[in-house]
Amino acid sequence: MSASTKRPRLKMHLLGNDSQRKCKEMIERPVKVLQIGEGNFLRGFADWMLHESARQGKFHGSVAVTQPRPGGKAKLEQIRDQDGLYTMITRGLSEGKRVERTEMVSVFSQFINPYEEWQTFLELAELPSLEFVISNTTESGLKFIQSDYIPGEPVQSFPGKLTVFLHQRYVRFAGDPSRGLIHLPCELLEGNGDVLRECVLRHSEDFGFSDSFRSWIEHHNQFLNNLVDRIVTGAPTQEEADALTERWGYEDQLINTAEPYHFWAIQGEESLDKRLPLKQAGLNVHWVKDLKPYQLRKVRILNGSHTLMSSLGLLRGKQHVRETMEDPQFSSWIRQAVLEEIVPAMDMPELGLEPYAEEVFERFLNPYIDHKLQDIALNTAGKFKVRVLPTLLAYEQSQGSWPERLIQGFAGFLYLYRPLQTQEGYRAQLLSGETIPLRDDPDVLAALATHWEGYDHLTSGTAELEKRVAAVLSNEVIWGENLDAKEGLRAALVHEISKLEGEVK
Ligand SMILES: NC(=O)c1ccc[n+]([C@@H]2O[C@H](COP(=O)([O-])OP(=O)(O)OC[C@H]3O[C@@H](n4cnc5c(N)ncnc54)[C@H](O)[C@@H]3O)[C@@H](O)[C@H]2O)c1
Ligand SMILES: O=P(O)(O)OC[C@@H](O)[C@@H](O)[C@H](O)[C@H](O)CO
Repeated sequence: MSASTKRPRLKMHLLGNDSQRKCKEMIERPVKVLQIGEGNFLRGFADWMLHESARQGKFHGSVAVTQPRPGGKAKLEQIRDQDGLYTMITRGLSEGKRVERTEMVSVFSQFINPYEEWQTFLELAELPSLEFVISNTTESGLKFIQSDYIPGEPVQSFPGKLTVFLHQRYVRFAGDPSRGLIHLPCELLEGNGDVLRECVLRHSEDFGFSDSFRSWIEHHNQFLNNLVDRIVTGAPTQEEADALTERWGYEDQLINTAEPYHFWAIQGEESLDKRLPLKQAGLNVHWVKDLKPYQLRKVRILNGSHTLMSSLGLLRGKQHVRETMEDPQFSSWIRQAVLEEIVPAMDMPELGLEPYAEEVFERFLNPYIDHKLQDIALNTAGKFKVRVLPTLLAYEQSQGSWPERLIQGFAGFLYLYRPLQTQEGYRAQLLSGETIPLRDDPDVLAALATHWEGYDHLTSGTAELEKRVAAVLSNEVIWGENLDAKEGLRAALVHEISKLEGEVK
């Protein structure tokens, strides 16, 4: 029997007197934030930040949390069941030292399932205290899905629900400009604020709402583009959770874990920090005029090096990021790829690219996180195009030669993505001969399978390899352009792929 079956679930009354008083005091504050999303990321990022600010006496509000799709019901019920409380464990390396901090987060004052409590959800819109809407519904949740609005019935999609919610507020306050809300959609999409505003405007038209409502949305609501960065790893292992249950004397079903690093860049006026006091609470939050450089920095350095290391790491039998970074050869390869190729191709010295890169290396070495290369490799074809290819091309443009390590990473990706068609779907063959599943766009995998069909590195020869690489590079559906037209690219890749073929065991 696991320890958790013998202990009660976390409830406010199970806490010591002092903790109870503090948690109650925070939860009784007026609702300032509507949160759409009950997932690990928001609870380990925005809610943890609000809690920290409230703890310091800076943020005087609470959060009403709702789930963005019917499927999120179970998590919302768990939050309700625990009086809105959960434990946050922050751990990892910070400036070379191990850091571990455990705290009880108490910011949720209301828990509403809009699919079963639609009216209660809409009543929130009438609260004068409400100022912000924060969401994270993954890239799949922040998009326009054509739908009808039948008064009294919930709309399914997140932007659709928000449109009706805003209309309710608009009507209740007779279009008062000061009652507009500030929206912070945290989904990892470029221009996330703009995307949400566009979705709301389209729904408003479909639902038949007035032009003056549209104008209130456009002029008195702010939809802020923003970039989030923190590795939030969710629940600990069952073994660790059981040990914590024993230690605390209650079971917390919502324990969340995250690295110490956190960064939130929000394109908006710094004066907003008076209303959402995160920067002034000492959190790594930046109110910026232009988000693009921060986005570029993160995508090219952090996500780019993840993508680069995943193909070569997997090919050579590595499984996790830390394991790859602890291998001296791999580690110096990644460092050189980032510091000598990715950073010089960006030409943005004012953004502190080297210190950011050093922080990223430290994050990759987090002793508490086993970040799977296979998870990072999900959809590599699309990620390579956005996260690595632009650097490769920019480097060649500015330096007049192809960057050695990025070419090796590209060769690794092309080698890994020679899909073998099996009964369980497409698989990749590693240098050891072992195979692993390839999880990517089925059309891209089918096209690549065709390009490599019948190729055998032992018998086909270099001329045939060159032909196959040319076919892949000239596939404009994958790359959006004909990469085979880039002088010297094909030859550089063929050279590196041949070297990998020489390593086959
Ligand atoms: N966990 C991290 O380290 C991290 C870091 C930065 C960004 N992110 C981004 O945050 C997102 C969520 O990560 P998480 O760790 O919170 O996962 P999670 O599974 O804990 O939460 C996912 C949330 O998205 C909602 N959702 C999923 N599909 C949806 C859909 N089609 N429509 C509406 N809502 C939908 C779920 O109901 C839930 O609220 C990911 O897409 C990831 O890109 C995560
Ligand atoms: O989440 P993905 O699949 O888009 O990318 C994999 C990782 O690069 C990513 O999860 C980072 O760890 C995260 O973006 C850090 O904030």
